Amino acid sequence: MNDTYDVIVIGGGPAGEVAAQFAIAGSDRTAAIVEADLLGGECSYWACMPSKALLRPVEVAAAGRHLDGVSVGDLDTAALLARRDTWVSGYDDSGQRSWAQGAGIDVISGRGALVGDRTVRVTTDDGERTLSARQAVVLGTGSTASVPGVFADVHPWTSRDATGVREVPESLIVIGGGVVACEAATWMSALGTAVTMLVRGQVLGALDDFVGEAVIEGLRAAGVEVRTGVSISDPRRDDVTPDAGDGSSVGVSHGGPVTVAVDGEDLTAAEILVAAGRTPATDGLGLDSVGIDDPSDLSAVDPGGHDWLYAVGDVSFGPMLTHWGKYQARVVGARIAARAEGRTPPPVRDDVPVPQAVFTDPQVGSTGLTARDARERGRPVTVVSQPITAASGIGLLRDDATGTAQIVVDDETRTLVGATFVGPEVGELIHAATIAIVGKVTVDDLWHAVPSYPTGSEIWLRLLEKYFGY
Ligand SMILES: Cc1cc2nc3c(=O)[nH]c(=O)nc-3n(C[C@H](O)[C@H](O)[C@H](O)COP(=O)(O)OP(=O)(O)OC[C@H]3O[C@@H](n4cnc5c(N)ncnc54)[C@H](O)[C@@H]3O)c2cc1C
Ligand SMILES: NC(=O)c1ccc[n+]([C@@H]2O[C@H](COP(=O)([O-])OP(=O)(O)OC[C@H]3O[C@@H](n4cnc5c(N)ncnc54)[C@H](O)[C@@H]3O)[C@@H](O)[C@H]2O)c1
Repeated sequence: MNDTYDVIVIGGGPAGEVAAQFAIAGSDRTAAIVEADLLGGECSYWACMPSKALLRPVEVAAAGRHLDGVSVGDLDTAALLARRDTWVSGYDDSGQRSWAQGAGIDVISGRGALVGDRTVRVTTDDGERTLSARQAVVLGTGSTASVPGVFADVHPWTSRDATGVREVPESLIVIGGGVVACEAATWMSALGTAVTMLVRGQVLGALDDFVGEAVIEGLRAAGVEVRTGVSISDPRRDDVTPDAGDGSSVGVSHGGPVTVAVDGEDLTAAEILVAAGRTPATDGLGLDSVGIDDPSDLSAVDPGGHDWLYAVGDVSFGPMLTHWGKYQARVVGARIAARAEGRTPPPVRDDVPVPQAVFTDPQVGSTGLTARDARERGRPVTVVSQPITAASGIGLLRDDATGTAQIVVDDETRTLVGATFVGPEVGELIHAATIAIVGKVTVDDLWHAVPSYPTGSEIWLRLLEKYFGY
């Protein structure tokens, strides 16, 4: 059994997998991924894949219900859950393990922890192994759902239960107004659950202000009760089913009805989902063994000043998005390869915009700075908005299409620094903005990027016309 590798990755989610792949690609270097659960991580089995597999039919049915000439029947719950099961490969990671084998990466099942410089201890069902890394150790352990202490005793659903739903509750209280809360409310409501969202602040408050309002309107139109700015306290549940610890309680009822006090008045539902953010998974990682006392140091390019240690994905205290973790992993892979080959590592860019698509109805796409962020940074900017249906291609997508498109243009450089779109299928539109930001394309040049008629991309023309005062 091999105990020395060039590169050892702890955590085989999307970020860890890509880091291993890019660190050894085209070389004779060796790599191992240490994975405690399923190779492919949260994203493949309990987050992105199952949620989007559930949301797409919901979105298509909603569009169909709002297109004259189409008649859409009820959603088939069993078929929808079966589609989800297909997209998570029946919670079987053999496909991912074959991919790793094909890429020349060993997968070691077990829990990994640093025990010293370039040294990883793996706890497996058969005991412990100690591995040594010649070049690098990459941490890619992801994150876990944060359950504020006040909710712990009611054994609430977390995102794993919502994406892995097997018993559809009659009613559901959702705590939180972030992306998980909004997306889960969308599919649970479509499955027939009476959903009440309890949001202590704003819905999707990290995005531009008009986003939350539009998403609330869409959720309410779908039958979700959304209550913002509420105070939530005193969660109670008489009959709590303890977690079996073997995954069998995922997506099924966690006990009897749950009651919470909302602004002092009791609200009861069959189940409660806590979607209150996520915490980087640093517990038990042995960071202290390499002199890192503060886990948030994992956000550094060389954590703890070590030129052999890297962190990618959710554990690196940055944006918790799969595509961002995979981007970090490509950057880290290139640094490891350069150092291993005696080359100067390529510089790490700190001006790369973070895009995000939220798969609610309406969808949200955002990239770069919000208008608020830009102003808070003291950037002189011009903010231009248009109704999303100003592009006839978007109006054609469904009869009830609504939404807003907004760009943020830096007045000094005349380049785009941010864009936010709300409306049907806008998730596909946002990459054009990301390209313009990364390429530092001026609005004067963008004017010559002619969008096809009648596509949603014409929204760019409408925004630029307004910017130039036509
Ligand atoms: C419901 C939901 C929906 C989401 N939808 C989207 C989306 O549509 N698009 C998007 O971009 N992002 C989405 N996200 C965010 C996305 O899931 C995460 O950003 C992504 O999974 C992070 O990837 P990662 O590789 O860093 O970690 P993870 O995917 O969390 O994988 C980490 C892996 O490390 C393993 N591990 C942990 N500790 C150890 C250890 N000590 N030893 C060995 N193995 C260990 C875990 O078992 C896991 O397999 C969603 C999140 C949620 C909760
Ligand atoms: N489509 C996507 O890209 C997608 C989908 C799902 C999740 N994600 C990512 O997963 C991560 C986690 O999502 P999330 O929605 O859990 O987190 P979030 O940080 O986006 O939202 C957390 C919400 O919980 C609320 N909250 C926090 N503590 C609370 C408390 N004690 N009581 C009541 N409310 C509380 C916050 O006010 C906020 O509304 C995010 O980074 C998100 O980007 C992405």
